[in-house]
Amino acid sequence: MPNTQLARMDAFTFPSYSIDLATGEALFDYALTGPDGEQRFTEVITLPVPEESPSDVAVAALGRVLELLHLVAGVSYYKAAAPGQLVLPAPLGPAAAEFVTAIYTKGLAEYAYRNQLPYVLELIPRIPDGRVAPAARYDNSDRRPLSAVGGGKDSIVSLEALRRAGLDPVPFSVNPNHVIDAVNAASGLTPLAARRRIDPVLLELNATGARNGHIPVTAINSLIAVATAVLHGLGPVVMSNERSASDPNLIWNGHEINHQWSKGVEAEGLLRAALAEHAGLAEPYFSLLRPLSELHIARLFASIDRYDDVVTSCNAAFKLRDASERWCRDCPKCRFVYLALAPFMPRERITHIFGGDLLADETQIPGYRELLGVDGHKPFECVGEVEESVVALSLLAQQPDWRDTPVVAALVAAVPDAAWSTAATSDTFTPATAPNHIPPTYTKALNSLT
Ligand SMILES: CC(=O)N[C@H]1[C@@H](OP(=O)(O)OP(=O)(O)OC[C@H]2O[C@@H](n3ccc(=O)[nH]c3=O)[C@H](O)[C@@H]2O)O[C@H](CO)[C@@H](O)[C@@H]1O[C@H](C)C(=O)N[C@@H](C)C(=O)N[C@@H](CCC(=O)O)C(=O)O
Ligand SMILES: Nc1ncnc2c1ncn2[C@@H]1O[C@H](COP(=O)(O)OP(=O)(O)OP(=O)(O)O)[C@@H](O)[C@H]1O
Repeated sequence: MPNTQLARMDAFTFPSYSIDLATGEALFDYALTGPDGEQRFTEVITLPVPEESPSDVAVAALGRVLELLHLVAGVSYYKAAAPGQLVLPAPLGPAAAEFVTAIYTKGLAEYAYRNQLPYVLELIPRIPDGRVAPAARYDNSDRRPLSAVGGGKDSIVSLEALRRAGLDPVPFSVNPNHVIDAVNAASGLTPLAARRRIDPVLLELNATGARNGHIPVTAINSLIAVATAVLHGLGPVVMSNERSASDPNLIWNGHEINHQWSKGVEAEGLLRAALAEHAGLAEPYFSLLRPLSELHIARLFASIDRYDDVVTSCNAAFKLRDASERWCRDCPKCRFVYLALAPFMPRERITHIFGGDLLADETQIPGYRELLGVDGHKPFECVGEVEESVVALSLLAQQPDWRDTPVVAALVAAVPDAAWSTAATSDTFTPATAPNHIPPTYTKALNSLT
């Protein structure tokens, strides 16, 4: 379909979804509609099939989780045109409606900012009138947790914390690639995996210039994880989203623009409330690392060495096409993770993990200046707060192994005096007391590591 027609699309709808419990394959249909006709899409998500048939209550709860997933996974296709009308297929309760609205507004905020589409930030879905039949309560909170594994340091820290606390986690990933497979192998635990296939038509439209941009992918992965946990009779989904994920990159038209919005605490609370209301789930989902800064998590990761040959946090390794083998060593996330880990490990060890020494490479200086708040705003990537970067730099400046490297020396000279005094009084290594959703049984897992 030519882009001129896509640009005239005025509504996005959700024609149907289905699941085949024998194969685990779920089909989610979407349509962009307008005066020139419609563009249909189908996303295919395949859940791992359990050995034992799920109970009737579990199947009913699964159906409700998939209804939410159908709505949330639509963002990938909505964004190809961003029509003004978002027409939901069925009535929703208030919590589910608030969650879905936030996914399409706050979750697409970076997309709206970069494409200069301010109306997306204020989208109000059209929801059919009617009452939603209340969901039966489903409480599996005392079962083994499903621990989402993304291949990076954060989920490794959670997996090890859960294991050490005797909570017997099941690693889980969506579309695990060779990095995630290797992390799971290093853990020695038996993982579960789901498959997700974006409709190839979307990629064709992208190639001819359709609107594109960041989407709240963690919300999609989270709901696939919750669906898998319900289908397999497992307990809560444990995420590894840190406290700085809740901080916006910038303010635009009075709205917070946060690249990591669906990793933040607001999204976590909205998802939990939607799952409780719409699917009856008692304790479905939380982030174990919510009180911790990225730097604190990096320090914890440094105390675990069984994953050094495989851990990979760089997003370029997770692209659907032309992925890098491991760390690309030239993106904000590689730069930030290197800076965050370096104070807590010998130079040889970190150079081995990354396949190179970023702090010896002067071409990295401009990228580090952004992370330190010297130039521009915090990059649209999964990186920590400016204050965390300054604290990491101040630690490196005190270490003989690091202080004379070209990048550390240049950055120490570039950071303004005021930043050093902020770093000196920083609470980076003090777990936040702000509210989180960690159940008491799991608090002890976190405490065992910290
Ligand atoms: C790996 C990556 O960062 N991808 C982003 C990139 O996509 P790119 O075109 O370079 O490659 P692919 O990932 O192979 O995607 C091809 C196109 O497919 C569409 N698409 C993909 C996944 C999806 O869930 N929905 C989609 O619509 C999209 O049109 C792609 O062009 O740039 C894209 C455009 O800005 C981003 O949408 C791609 O981001 C992926 C969805 C992704 O998985 N990104 C995570 C690594 C990521 O950004 N994680 C965040 C979590 C933030 C959150 O709130 O969830 C983070 O680490 O901070
Ligand atoms: N493919 C995936 N399948 C399931 N969960 C995922 C996947 N990718 C990321 N996640 C989860 O989403 C959350 C955010 O991902 P993120 O990439 O920030 O974390 P990470 O890979 O654990 O660590 P790092 O920040 O070092 O990359 C984490 O809880 C992670 O476990």
